[in-house]
Amino acid sequence: MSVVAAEVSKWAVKGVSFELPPGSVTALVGANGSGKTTLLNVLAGHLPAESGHTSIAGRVAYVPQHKPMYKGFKVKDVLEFGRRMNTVWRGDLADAWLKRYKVPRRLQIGDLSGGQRTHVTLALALGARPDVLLLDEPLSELDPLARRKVMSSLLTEVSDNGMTLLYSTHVVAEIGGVADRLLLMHNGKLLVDGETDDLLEEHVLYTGPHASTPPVEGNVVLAKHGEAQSSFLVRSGGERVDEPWTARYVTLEELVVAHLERAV
Ligand SMILES: Nc1ncnc2c1ncn2[C@@H]1O[C@H](COP(=O)(O)OP(=O)(O)OP(=O)(O)O)[C@@H](O)[C@H]1O
Repeated sequence: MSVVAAEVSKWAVKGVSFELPPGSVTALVGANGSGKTTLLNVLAGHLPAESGHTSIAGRVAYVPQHKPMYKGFKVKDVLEFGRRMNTVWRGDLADAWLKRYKVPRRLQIGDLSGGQRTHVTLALALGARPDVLLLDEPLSELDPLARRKVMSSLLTEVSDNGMTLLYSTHVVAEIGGVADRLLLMHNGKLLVDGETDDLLEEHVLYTGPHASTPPVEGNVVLAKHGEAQSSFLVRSGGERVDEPWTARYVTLEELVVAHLERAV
């Protein structure tokens, strides 16, 4: 069963097709210009697809990358706007989020820091009690420590309220322990779509003497050769290897970088 199903072609995005199960947390990753924002805009209904279809079960909230809000509005006006624009509105959830992050309700949006504006948009999105939450680089204006804390609070909200989360990010190192699914885009196409745990189990890095092929069967994601040594990142690997070959699992960051290196 899926809560989001999409097959999207729009501008640089060419036939990207995927499904998200309910309650999943998916990181959407890819280089600048790979099509993440376009895809999210189509899913959110902000852009019409050129071809394909999208289907989302339930209410959707979308926080775009540039967090558009009227600079002259006070924070409390934005919340009032949220109350009036949403048929389901949980002002208490929005208020609690702003209180937790000490965002003053009387200040105008134009007088807030980038991080505080992030919190206003997240409070607005959470107050709308969506079934599916789409976030485009939501934490890019927060410092690394704040990002960690905010992502942890977001995950609590998402799981407490049974939401499905799809968020784009450039910080691959911070996906581990957060996202249970990964969508990796390159040049408007999906390079990788899968559960992070499965992906981590399927990819094994073999290092050994200089060789033209790896010591195991499988799909070679990336091969690197030095003068005396070769290494192969193999998908569906995992078999034991004899010395002098060694095998190890890779991090999500290594996995993403390897797929991107192969694609360019
Ligand atoms: N109006 C448009 N018409 C045609 N192509 C467009 C239009 N707007 C954006 N694009 C192209 O779509 C491509 C994907 O851009 P998009 O913003 O979706 O990428 P992104 O992965 O979100 O990038 P970033 O990580 O930099 O935010 C880019 O090459 C961009 O030039």
